[in-house]
Order: sequence, then structure tokens, then C-alpha cells
Amino acid sequence: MAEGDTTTLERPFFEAARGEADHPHSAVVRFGADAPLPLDAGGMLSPFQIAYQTYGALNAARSNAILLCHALSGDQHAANVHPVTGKPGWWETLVGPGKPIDTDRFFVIASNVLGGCLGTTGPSSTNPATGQPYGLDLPVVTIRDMVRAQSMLLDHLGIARLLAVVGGSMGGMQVLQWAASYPERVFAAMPIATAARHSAQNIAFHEVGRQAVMADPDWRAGRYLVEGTSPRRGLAVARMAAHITYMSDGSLHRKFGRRLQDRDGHTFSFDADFQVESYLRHQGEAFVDRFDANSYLYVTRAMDYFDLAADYGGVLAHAFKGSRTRFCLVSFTSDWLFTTADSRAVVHALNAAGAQVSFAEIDSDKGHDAFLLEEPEFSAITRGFIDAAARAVGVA
Ligand SMILES: CC(=O)SCCNC(=O)CCNC(=O)[C@H](O)C(C)(C)COP(=O)(O)OP(=O)(O)OC[C@H]1O[C@@H](n2cnc3c(N)ncnc32)[C@H](O)[C@@H]1OP(=O)(O)O
Ligand SMILES: N[C@@H](CCO)C(=O)O
Repeated sequence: MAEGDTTTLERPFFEAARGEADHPHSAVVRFGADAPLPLDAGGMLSPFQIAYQTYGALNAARSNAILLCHALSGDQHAANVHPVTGKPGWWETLVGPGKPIDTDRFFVIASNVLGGCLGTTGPSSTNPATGQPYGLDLPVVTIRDMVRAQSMLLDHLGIARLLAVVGGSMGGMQVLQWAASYPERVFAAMPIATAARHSAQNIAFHEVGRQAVMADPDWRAGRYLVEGTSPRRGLAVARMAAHITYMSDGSLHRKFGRRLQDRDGHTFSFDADFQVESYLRHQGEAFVDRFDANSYLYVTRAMDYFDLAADYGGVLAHAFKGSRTRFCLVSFTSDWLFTTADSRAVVHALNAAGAQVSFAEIDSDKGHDAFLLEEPEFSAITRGFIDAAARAVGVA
């Protein structure tokens, strides 16, 4: 696909993407029976495929590759116009020619996660055993499974070591997992607005969202693609609730306060009187046009299961033992979902492991989603960290 191509999909995008060897909007690598993916849930996933985008060029030494890991509802369209929404890629604030992650200098890779719905195998993909969408027959996947699949993509691309792996939120979990699972493949790691384990509060929010999806009669026990329905209302409510957690009290107040939506007074009804209600309804409705409900269940579950220390005897530092990767962690002051304390816990573990680590807490009122928005200090830190890594490995 050419950058900027906004061809409209004729079918819902996740139906168009499911199980096909090719994806209309991204490069796809398909792993057959000779390359099964071992899953933490047990067993192997085979065949499976990964949809990805690349930006910039790989240098002759193959030393300038940067992997971007996306958050819960992101995808591979980090720095190109999104084929479904027609909006800019989710990280165009940071990624592009001359930007902090400079595609004139670096070969940037972004792939859709396992369990997702934009071309990588997920619950809307075709189950080869039945010829129908997997639905809930797809094994539950983990962050480690996602990263294992990404490592196979890198093998396919002929990249032995990444200059950097970078991501926020669930993307940051993948960054931490990369550093733990494949330390020799990661020169620099930037986990942003993330944590080494999902908190009880965050699992609780996810469970509310999943219950909203599953309570929608159109969910049909996960078989809605086969039955020709779509749990739009449930997924929209899930997104509305989640979206509140991505913002802060301050940013909601700054954007909307108690202002009314296109009216002079209360209607004494349950219409969206307040701007903030109208805004949330819009976020919910926009989401169902670009995301698959079952993928929402799988990807939130992967985050819930993430507890890196648990895989290393309960001691997070052991996950980074002997690591030569250099780390830069970033948190945002108003992020109450993945707090500064969560990042500090990782920094402490890295210090205990003797790893190279720097940490920045950015002052912002934008809440968790600050990492997706224009934040000059965040951009400057990213540029500095990536440039220093590039200098250290001799990337021009
Ligand atoms: C991280 C990844 O890997 S990818 C996933 C990232 N993308 C998302 O999460 C998408 C949904 N999230 C958002 O939109 C996030 O708030 C952000 C951070 C990405 C963008 O934030 P901002 O640029 O501040 O946008 P904001 O939150 O104000 O939302 C703007 C939208 O709300 C709409 N809106 C604003 N006020 C109102 C209102 N009173 N009533 C109805 N709609 C409203 C705007 O029209 C705009 O709609 P559009 O997106 O369809 O054009
Ligand atoms: N709002 C972003 C970040 C959530 O962690 C997303 O939907 O992916």
C-alpha cells in the first residue's frame, strides 16, 4: 500500500482482513505449518499471520531498525493515514521525516498485535479447522505471545538486533517483555506510560468493558460474525468507560467543564445534555467502526495477564538480570491508569539489576493518552534518547 492511500474497505475492516493471505492495506507475513507460534496458553497457533507497516529504509549494516509497539486499540498504521478512519497515524506526533523517531534515518516497523483486528491473526480471523471466524475458539493470547510473534516478524525481515523498541501503555508492556525475553536483540528500550504488571484497578476497568460487550445480545457468545450481528452497543459502552480512564479530571474539565451540548438548559431527559456526554458517545461510536469486539476481549485480557515479575520468581529485577539494554522510562503526572509509581517500580528493578536506566516524569494534564498527543518535553526526551542510541551504535 502506498503511504497516504485511503481506499475505503467494502466490508468491515476486520472482516476484510480475516484470514486472508494478503491484507489490502499493509504488508503481511504468513507463517505456515513449518513455523508455528507457541502460545503461553499451551499448544501452537498455526498458521498465523502478521500485518505490518514499515517507514524509512534499513541500512546496509541492518543496525537502524526501531520497532514501535502499539497500545490497546492501536495498529500498524503509526505514521500513515489510517485506511479505516482516514485520520493520521496514531504516532505522527513522534514518527516521520525529521521527527524524534526520524524515518529519514531509521527503519521503523509497526505491526498489528496478535489478537488484534487489522490483519494480524485474531478472533475475527478464519479458523482453519472450521473455515469460520475463530471467535472465542482462538486461545487467549498474552503479551509474551505478541512479542514472540513480533520476533518471528523480525527474523523474517532479517533484523537480528533492534536499535530500539518503543511503545506506550500496552505497547510499553511489550517493550518490557522484549527486554526480558530477547535482551540481546534490543539495544535501547523506551517503555512509556506503562507498568510491569496490570493493577487490580486496571483489571477491574477491563472487566467492566468486557462485561458490556458480552451483555450485548448481539455478541451471540462471540459468534456474531457467523450470525451476522454486531455487538456495537456493548463495545461502544466499553470504550466510553475506558476512554474516561485515558483522560484526567483536569483535561475533562479543561475541554468540557459542565458546558451543555447545543442547548441552553437541561432537557430533563437522558439525552446528552452535557458536552462531555456527547463527546463520550462520539468516542464510543467511532470506536466500533474501527475495532472488533472479540479483539477487545482478547487484547484487554492480554494486558490483565501481564505480570513480568511473576515469570521471574516474583522478583522484577530478575527479568533484567545481566541486561545490557539501555532504558528510558517516561510517565505523565496526570496519568492515573499507569502512574509514575508504576514506572518507578520498573526503574528500581532495573537499578537493582544494574541496568542502564533513565527516567522522566512529564508534567501534563492530559492523562494516560498524553503519550499520543503533542507534548514538547516528551518529544525532546524521545529525540535525545533515540539519537544517543543511534550515536552509540554508529547509525548516521
Ligand atoms: C495508542 C495506539 O497505539 S493507537 C490508539 C490511539 N487512538 C485512540 O485511542 C483513538 C481515540 N482516542 C482519542 O481520540 C484520544 O483522545 C487521542 C489522544 C488519540 C486524541 O486526543 P485529542 O486530539 O485531544 O482529541 P479529543 O479527545 O479531543 O477527541 C476529538 C474528537 O472528539 C470529538 N468531539 C469533541 N467534542 C465533542 C462533543 N462535545 N461532542 C461530540 N464529539 C466531540 C471531535 O469532533 C473529534 O472527533 P473525531 O476524532 O471523530 O474527529
Ligand atoms: N487510547 C489508547 C491507549 C490506551 O491505553 C488506545 O486506545 O490504545
